[in-house]
Amino acid sequence: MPSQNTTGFSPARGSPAFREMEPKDQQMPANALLASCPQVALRIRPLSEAELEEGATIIAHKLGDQAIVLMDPGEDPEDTLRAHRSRERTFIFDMVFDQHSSQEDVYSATIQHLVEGVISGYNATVFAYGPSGAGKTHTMLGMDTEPGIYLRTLTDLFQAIEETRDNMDYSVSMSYLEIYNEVIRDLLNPSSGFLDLREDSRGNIQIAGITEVSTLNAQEIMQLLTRGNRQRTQEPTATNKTSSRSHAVLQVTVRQRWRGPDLAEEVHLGRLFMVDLAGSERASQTQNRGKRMKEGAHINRSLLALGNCINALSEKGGRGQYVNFRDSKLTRLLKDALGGNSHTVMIAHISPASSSFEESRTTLLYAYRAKNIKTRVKRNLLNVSYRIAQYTDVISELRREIEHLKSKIEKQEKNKSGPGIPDVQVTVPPNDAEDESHLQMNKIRAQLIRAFKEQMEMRHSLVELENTNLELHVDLSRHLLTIADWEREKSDLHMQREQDELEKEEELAETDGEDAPTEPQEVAVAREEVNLLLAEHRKTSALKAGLEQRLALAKQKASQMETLLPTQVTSEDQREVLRLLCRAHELEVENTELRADNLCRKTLLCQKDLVIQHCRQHQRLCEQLIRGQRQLMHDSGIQVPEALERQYQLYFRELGEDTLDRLLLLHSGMASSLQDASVLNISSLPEASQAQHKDKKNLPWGLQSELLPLLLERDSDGNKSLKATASRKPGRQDSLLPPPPLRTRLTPPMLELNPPAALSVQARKEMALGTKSIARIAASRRSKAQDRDSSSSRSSRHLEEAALDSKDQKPNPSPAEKRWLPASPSRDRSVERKARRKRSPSVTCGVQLMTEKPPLSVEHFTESQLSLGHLQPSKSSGKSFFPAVPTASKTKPNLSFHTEEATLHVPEVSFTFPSPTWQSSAGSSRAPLLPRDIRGSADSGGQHHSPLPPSNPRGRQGGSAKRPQRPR
Ligand SMILES: Nc1ncnc2c1ncn2[C@@H]1O[C@H](COP(=O)(O)OP(=O)(O)OP(=O)(O)O)[C@@H](O)[C@H]1O
Repeated sequence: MPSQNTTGFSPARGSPAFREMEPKDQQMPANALLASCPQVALRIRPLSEAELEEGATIIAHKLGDQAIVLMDPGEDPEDTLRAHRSRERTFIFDMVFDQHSSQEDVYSATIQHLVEGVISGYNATVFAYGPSGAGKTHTMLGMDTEPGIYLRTLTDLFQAIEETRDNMDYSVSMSYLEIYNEVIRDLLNPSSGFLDLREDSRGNIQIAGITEVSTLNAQEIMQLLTRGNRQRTQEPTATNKTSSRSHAVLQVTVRQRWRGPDLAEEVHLGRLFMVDLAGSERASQTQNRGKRMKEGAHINRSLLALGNCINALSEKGGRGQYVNFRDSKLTRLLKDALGGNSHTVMIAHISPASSSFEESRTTLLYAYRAKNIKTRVKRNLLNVSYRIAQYTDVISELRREIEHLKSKIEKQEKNKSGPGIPDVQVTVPPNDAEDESHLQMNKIRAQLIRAFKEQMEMRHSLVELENTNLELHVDLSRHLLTIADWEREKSDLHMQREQDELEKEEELAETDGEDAPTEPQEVAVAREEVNLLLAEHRKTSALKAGLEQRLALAKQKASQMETLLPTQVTSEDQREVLRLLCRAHELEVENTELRADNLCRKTLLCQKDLVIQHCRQHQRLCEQLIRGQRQLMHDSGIQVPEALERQYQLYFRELGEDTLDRLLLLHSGMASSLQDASVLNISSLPEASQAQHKDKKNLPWGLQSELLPLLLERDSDGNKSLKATASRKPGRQDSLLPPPPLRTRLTPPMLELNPPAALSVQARKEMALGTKSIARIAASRRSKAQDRDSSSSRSSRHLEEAALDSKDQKPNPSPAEKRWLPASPSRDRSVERKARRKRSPSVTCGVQLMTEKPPLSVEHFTESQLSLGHLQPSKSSGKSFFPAVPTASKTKPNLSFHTEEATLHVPEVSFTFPSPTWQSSAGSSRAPLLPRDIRGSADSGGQHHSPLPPSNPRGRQGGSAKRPQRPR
């Protein structure tokens, strides 16, 4: 045990002072990694007056220091039938506090021990979680008479600093912000507007432009906090008179500089996050409307994202599982606290009232889950023995110079003392000229270093801005997809109504007056966010343009210096030094480029999935249009030209053969393997991203930026609408009836297109069995052939196999997968649209293709109050649908970040997609054709596979059959 020092303060574990006292064999490396689990505490507040008035009883009881029993208020002890279905449950946490626990009890048991860690360079995070009105703000901020965790922590922090001041230099700064409706506001300087959250090239999250106050006085900080808290968005709701409608984050940064007796110096940077989360809420309980409801949706959405991260991280310790921190600002900000380098304490809060049973249960499950997270905590050591390192460099440089001079002198001596020539005393030339050149050299070197440093800073900032822009694009794409989805749904509804009118003409008057479908809340939110994101994008682009100009100037200056240098430097040694300096700079630039590439690749992969989704959306629209037009032609008795009919056949044959689906499957498989590859630093990037990035004016979803105003134009209902996707009001005949048999000049049976029938479960199973054995045979043949083939052709075949395997091994579509099949009915669309918003773009493909459960929506979350069962990701989600998709062989790694132009060039990649070798369609009476082998088994089931959408957009059973025949 370390002995107590004279100040009485036991130095923080791991601090230099502590290590000095520690026996040598027990000393830890300065920045050793420590595995850590978050501590999860639970606090039960007293019953409130309102709860007492409504006659609520206490159902949450503390058992000992760590257990809590939550009783089911709906349980009837005399109902023996329901006895085994009781929802009563006991939970164990690290600490449990009830109504008798004081603020001091909570603080000393949960946070106090973190203070010394923060001082010595560790990160720590405390967050208060729980439903609205459960007591989070009370715990964090407290009252004047009973201060909460904020003040207690800061007081202890400053006291500890005061006690070790003799050996250390400290600087403490703090910032206080809120995340309200997914925008960040500086609570210490609210007039600064919305702030940007950025990730620097080292992956650190930063908030651009946040006010950082430096102080060493807890009272001063408390005053600032109280002032900041007045700026925090608080509104009365049905559950809490002073409900916080935002997440508040107090960040305290402690920089500790340790001055040793020699020249050694260590700088530690500890960060403490204290987060008062907004309360989760059920829309039904809060009875919120309008603005409050929108706030609630935002709060729930970010808490859902937090819950998803907790789930992903707690699955097998988060190893190997993709954790999507990007779904909300809150999770991005807490990235380190949750899954990285931080000691974390979560204090869950519940009300003991019987009326809050559901909320309490969900909160307990949520908190319980968080216990499984594993973090790896590391001390942030900024600078170890910086001065010593500096001097060591100088000394070794001098040594080298001495050696060099010695050998020179020896050489000269040898030359001069040749045979027959008497020894000559070597005289050292006068030093004046050397000194002057040395001074000159130092000056040049300093100038060059300054210029390089300046350039590097600008390059780093450019990378950050570029990354921010890409992230904005991804967000924008997601919101635009949500809007486009809704527009499509709206257009389907219009179409459906018109059909209904046809069917029941006598009821026309009734349906005529029907209102336009009301726009869902998330679409309105998406529209708002699109505007915000566009404004942000403009700001960032302007900043970037300015920075690029400055970088160009700096480069110009540096190149002028480069031309001047050879004339000023005379000695070979000096040249060598300068050459090394330039080389070091080059390497640094390369390093930045690689980091930028990596960041860019990750973001583009996310974006690419959205582009694919957009393509799918557009494809469906095209299908609907083609069907409608064919119906119209048929109804009007228009003869279809042969060439057009052939094209039509080809179009549906391609759909039948799933060519597009297969490409998209392959594409998403490539994306996920690329994502893995990025960890291994394999250079490759799909071509879609290249296409997007080539033209910077292009919006990420593949539309020209000029289209945006069009997209957001207001329609006749006064709503902003996506004209590009669904502006055309469908005509009467432009319905989604099955394509009628057309009168053409070709033989009628060949062209008759029947409505596509869905495969039965049995047929799908048979297909899967059949294709599995085909896949096995093919696999054994392939492995033989691969042995013979050269390595290059081997890799190209792999790619084709991946596509075939993925197709062949495709199981019966799960509910999530079904949405990817072109036949997805429109009734699924709203769920799809909502779900997409909650998923990370990059996970979307994986989740949709690989999981069995459809993802959650905000509404779902609101209703079920974060029920654990819903939040838990499917076990299969981590498994790749493409077991062996090769990437490197077929891709042209051409990742280049041309810093000369200070622009990010997206890599060029070329894929060779496998050409499907299905049987020709000739002679078939069905439009969508199956592969020969598959067709056999499908036919045996009496069903026909078709990827075409069902004839009825609402997916009504037998809708098309019921429809009256139109006059022809
Ligand atoms: N442990 C406690 N002891 C006494 N009063 C408490 C306690 N916890 C909460 N309260 C009281 O309950 C009310 C609601 O608490 P608080 O505002 O802290 O809830 P919250 O979880 O922050 O709610 P929201 O998420 O809506 O902001 C307050 O009046 C607070 O003083």
